[in-house]
Amino acid sequence: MSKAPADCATKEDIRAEIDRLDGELIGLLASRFGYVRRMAELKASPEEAVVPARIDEVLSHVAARAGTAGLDPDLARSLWSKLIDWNIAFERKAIAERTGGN
Ligand SMILES: C=C(O[C@@H]1C=C(C(=O)O)C=C[C@H]1O)C(=O)O
Repeated sequence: MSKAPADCATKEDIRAEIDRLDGELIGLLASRFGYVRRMAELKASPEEAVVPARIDEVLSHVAARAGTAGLDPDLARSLWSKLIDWNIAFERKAIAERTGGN
């Protein structure tokens, strides 16, 4: 059973909870990536991988939600920027391989 931070009495307790949450985060990120993979199948050319307005929207959403949740909005922006950069590179390559473009 999971323990709230205040109920953790030892470093081992805390690390067990961090490991548990990391596992959940990986599962969520893998689910998110499933939609990115599908997006790459629907886009017609590698140039479509970058959608600046959508990137701004996602970053604004996660920063706002982070602030509400008590997490530093800059941390959320930084993490999601890295994630989106990786997804764009993935999409570009996947679309290029499928269409023969570059
Ligand atoms: C998933 C998309 O492709 C890219 C990846 C994004 C993401 O990981 O959220 C956002 C914008 C796009 O540059 C999309 O166009 O929505």
